[in-house]
Amino acid sequence: MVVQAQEGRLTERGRVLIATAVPAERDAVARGLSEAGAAHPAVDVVAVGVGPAAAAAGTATALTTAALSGRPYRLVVSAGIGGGFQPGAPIGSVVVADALTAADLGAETPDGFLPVTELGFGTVTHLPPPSLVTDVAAATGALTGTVLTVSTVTGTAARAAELLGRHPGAAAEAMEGFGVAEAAAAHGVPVLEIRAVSNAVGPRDRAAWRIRDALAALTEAFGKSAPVLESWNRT
Ligand SMILES: O=C(O)c1cccc(C(=O)CC[C@H]2O[C@@H](n3cnc4c(=O)[nH]cnc43)[C@H](O)[C@@H]2O)c1
Repeated sequence: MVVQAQEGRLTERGRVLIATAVPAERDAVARGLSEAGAAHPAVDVVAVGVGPAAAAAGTATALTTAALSGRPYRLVVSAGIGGGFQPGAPIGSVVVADALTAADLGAETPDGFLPVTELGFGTVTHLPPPSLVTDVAAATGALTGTVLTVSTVTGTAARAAELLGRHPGAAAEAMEGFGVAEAAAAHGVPVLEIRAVSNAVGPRDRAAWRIRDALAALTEAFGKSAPVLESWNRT
């Protein structure tokens, strides 16, 4: 569901769509862009809901609406807080995805998990433009790595270890990136994912989530990313 859209100014380069899960994340991103002042790109920040299905539906709706109105987006960014794999991505750090991977899309077998690609279907990974990843990470001081999309938040050390075993390049997990990327891919638009780490991936301890710190880190990251998002163009 699109909760609210906040629209910035338009430029000749086209517009950027930023999809968060919840309004608090949307507002944190919008604050960062607004603090960047005139440097911020033509941007809509929308809260599309929690999980990959809501993210795909909300993002696809926004992309279709924009295309039909003759003002298409040139870039889609999945953004919000996320869990960080330790010790690489500590709480408060920011991760820019160099790959957006669906970690639980597939089949469980007695011999382990099989991704849908090994069943002969679809895709499990979308790759953002490498130059954009590099430039946003440099501007923000963020880490880069795979961001996993999960439908179930990891809650045990064993599950965290299993995910890292299957995805050694994983830096963070969240619940929307792959859904946003599927919608972007259907529209032929490049995708990026930026996550501020609110908690460690591992044994569930909701009281230890540092949501306020992560939202502040998200705001700062988008303030620093604004000029890059504005100037980056697909070559
Ligand atoms: O309660 C609040 O004030 C609040 C403010 C902002 C965001 C939230 C959320 O609960 C957002 C849920 C969102 O966070 C992502 N997330 C965060 N940590 C993890 C994780 O360890 N594993 C998977 N996802 C995580 C996820 O994308 C959710 O959509 C609350």
